[in-house]
Amino acid sequence: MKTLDDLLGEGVSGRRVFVRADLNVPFDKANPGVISDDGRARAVLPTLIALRDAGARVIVASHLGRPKGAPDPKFTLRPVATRLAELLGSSVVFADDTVGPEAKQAVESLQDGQVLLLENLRFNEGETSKDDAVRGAFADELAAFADSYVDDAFGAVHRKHASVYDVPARLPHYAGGLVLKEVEVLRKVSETPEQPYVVVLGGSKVSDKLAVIQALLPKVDKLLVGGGMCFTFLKAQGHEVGKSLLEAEMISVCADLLEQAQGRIVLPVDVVAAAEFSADAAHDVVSVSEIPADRLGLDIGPESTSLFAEAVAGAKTVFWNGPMGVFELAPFAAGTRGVAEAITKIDGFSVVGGGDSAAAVRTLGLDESAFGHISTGGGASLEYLEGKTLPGVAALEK
Ligand SMILES: Nc1ncnc2c1ncn2[C@@H]1O[C@H](COP(=O)(O)OP(=O)(O)O)[C@@H](O)[C@H]1O
Ligand SMILES: O=C(OP(=O)(O)O)[C@H](O)COP(=O)(O)O
Repeated sequence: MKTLDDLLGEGVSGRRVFVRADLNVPFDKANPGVISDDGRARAVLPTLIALRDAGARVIVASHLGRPKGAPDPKFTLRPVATRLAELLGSSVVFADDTVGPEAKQAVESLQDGQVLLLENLRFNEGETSKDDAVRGAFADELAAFADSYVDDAFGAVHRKHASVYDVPARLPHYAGGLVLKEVEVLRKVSETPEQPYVVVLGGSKVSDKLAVIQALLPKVDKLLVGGGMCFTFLKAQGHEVGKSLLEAEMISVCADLLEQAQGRIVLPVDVVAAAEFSADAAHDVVSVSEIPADRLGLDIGPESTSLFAEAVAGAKTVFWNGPMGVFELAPFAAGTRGVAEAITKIDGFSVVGGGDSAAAVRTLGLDESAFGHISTGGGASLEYLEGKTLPGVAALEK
């Protein structure tokens, strides 16, 4: 696999370099447009700075959230361009479209050592399409912008998307430093995880992660499930979950997984049940067998937090992805804080993965250095640990 250093060695002054970054940063739930954690933007800075300082014309592209293949102002990358400029200490040109006239004009006008950020890749249906031809046509347009391609979007390497999989097939391609570092750490963890090996899962991307559980189960001693993930499992156990996050079509999959796991999947025994998704909502701790029909579970409860903390205490390897609750709202942050603190205390190696999980570590004021590795990718690192070939990595290896 060729790397950014190889590209820099070849000389990039005056050359147009397309950098796929993962700038899918979290925004403040109470203040739209305000970035709550810029960790992912910081993580790609070394690559952008190296290219800028070597005189490249740097074209940065990313997705943000999950818009539906058409422009949606809720998911514009414009605030990220502003933040990126502050972090770089130099201007960032922002194009209001991705491959349209604005972007073309901006690429044309780009000067040596200048950085351009394109609008959200997912405003185009070609980015995420399952149809190779549709993705390919979009990739042709993106590839036409540049002479070479650098992937430093570790958080998206598990996506077979145009900018991750198809553009590198059309241009000389190189792995950025972030991708290299992440893959190196995860390779060690996946090849020789010291036992006991405990995986903690939460967050809201339920169906993505149910598939991963199946693959990880044979490799782990315990799999703790909290966050929005847990309610489909609780329902499969026969509990009513009120208005909590639920993937009804996955209930039977969860029932099968619980049976296969033979006690190795650990679920919450209590949750914080709220009247609505809001920091001011009435909320109580209830047993999982007593979740009221008009409430939704927004955090694991204190008994579950102790149970999870005990389960990680003896582990030699812990991988954690997905907050235990809606940590962004103060009344629902205790479960995430408690479990995260327990992970920092293990006598072993811990990895935290995921945009929101890494953000939780920082926004809850936890000691980042107490974790073995904080990964910018949740789904990406889970799929790597599962042993899957990641499309973005495969594309770089070709
Ligand atoms: N019980 C819950 N109900 C709804 N959303 C939840 C719940 N628990 C956690 N979340 C949300 O999950 C989001 C993170 O999910 P996810 O994207 O899967 O994690 P990561 O980005 O770390 O991979 C957070 O914004 C958090 O508020
Ligand atoms: O946030 C991300 O993944 P993560 O929540 O698993 O860390 C990446 O930016 C990928 O986003 P996606 O899961 O919408 O493809």
